[in-house]
Amino acid sequence: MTQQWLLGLMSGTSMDGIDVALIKSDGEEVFEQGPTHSLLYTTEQRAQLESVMGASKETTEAEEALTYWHNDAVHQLLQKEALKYSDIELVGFHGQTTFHDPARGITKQIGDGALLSKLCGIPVVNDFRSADVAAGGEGAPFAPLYHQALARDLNKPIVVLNIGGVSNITYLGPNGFVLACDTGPGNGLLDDWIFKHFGKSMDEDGRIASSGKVDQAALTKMLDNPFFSLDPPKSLDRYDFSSEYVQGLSPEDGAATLTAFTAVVNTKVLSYLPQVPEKWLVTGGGRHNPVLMDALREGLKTSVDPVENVGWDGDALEAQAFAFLAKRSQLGLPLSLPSTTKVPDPCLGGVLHAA
Ligand SMILES: Nc1ncnc2c1ncn2[C@@H]1O[C@H](COP(=O)(O)OP(=O)(O)OP(=O)(O)O)[C@@H](O)[C@H]1O
Ligand SMILES: CC(=O)N[C@H]1[C@@H]2OC[C@@H](O2)[C@@H](O)[C@@H]1O[C@H](C)C(=O)O
Repeated sequence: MTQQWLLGLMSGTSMDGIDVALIKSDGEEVFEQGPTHSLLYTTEQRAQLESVMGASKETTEAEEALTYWHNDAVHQLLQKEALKYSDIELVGFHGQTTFHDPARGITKQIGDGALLSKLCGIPVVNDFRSADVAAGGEGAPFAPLYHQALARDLNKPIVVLNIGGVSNITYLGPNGFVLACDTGPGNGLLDDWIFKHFGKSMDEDGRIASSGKVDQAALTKMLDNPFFSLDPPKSLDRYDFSSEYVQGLSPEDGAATLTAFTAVVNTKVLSYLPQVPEKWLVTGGGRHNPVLMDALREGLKTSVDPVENVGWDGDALEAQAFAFLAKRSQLGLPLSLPSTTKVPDPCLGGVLHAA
């Protein structure tokens, strides 16, 4: 029998929708990257998620709804690809992060693994980050071991930069060395600014930012934040930064300045890396923004390309990562390392819900 697929589900901090991806892997090597699908949230769905962000919100209703949306997303992918539930071996269900403060020992991803496994009739792994935080880790980022597996045959050192709601990097050095951290805001602040001023979900293709001017004074104030002086690994909540310093700017200048902020936080991280990377590979929605990509190229003065440049799919990579991590969880392999989350020892994680 041909090997079954592992299915990964990601509802990221941008809250734009659910990414679904199929891979074949033994939890160490990636044999195949398969079909993908995205279910985009409606305004109402996104508003329901936004209403449960924070430390102490009642999330039961949103969690159940989110789980049904994930089941819909799985169903849509299977229909589109003429696959059956029995073609899937295991599901990695990240859920939606509603609060993340590892210093207080809290990381919260909503998503009912038992319900999803019942709905799909497939074993589901969820709750990937809690064990790491309980052991003293940052609980994020978690995609680095997947980036490492994918990049096995690429020349090193390189960086994989994910620009989602928050930005995070995986530095891959020679001899299997991996170092990771969140770096600062991704698209989250900009998306919120664009929604507030233009009623749109994003600055599509960076058009609004390109008609504005970067306000250097506001940018300097935003960069004056102790997070940027911390050594990696380190992590962030989507709401750890605010756009208070761009409040007085025109909508266009605010967009230009927030876009520049995301670019600069990622160039600043260079000083924490053991060697200057040969190449930056960018994944996540931010790679679709040409103003951001140009600012990264200018700041990093090296090759900065979308991950498609090496044959990966930047809209599906983080969903694929949680399929890979589900397999590792099932096999009892670590999901995080001292150099990726600051956890004291390599850490197992995830909770398996049998079908
Ligand atoms: N054409 C585009 N132009 C500009 N920005 C874009 C474009 N397409 C996507 N984006 C940005 O990418 C975001 C979505 O990114 P992505 O799907 O990687 O987020 P995510 O899954 O929530 O990520 P994470 O969990 O890593 O934070 C959108 O909210 C938008 O800001
Ligand atoms: C707590 C949490 O959900 N963190 C996300 C978020 O979005 C990007 C960045 O912050 C990263 O740390 C992480 O997601 C990616 C997929 C990760 O764990 O690698």
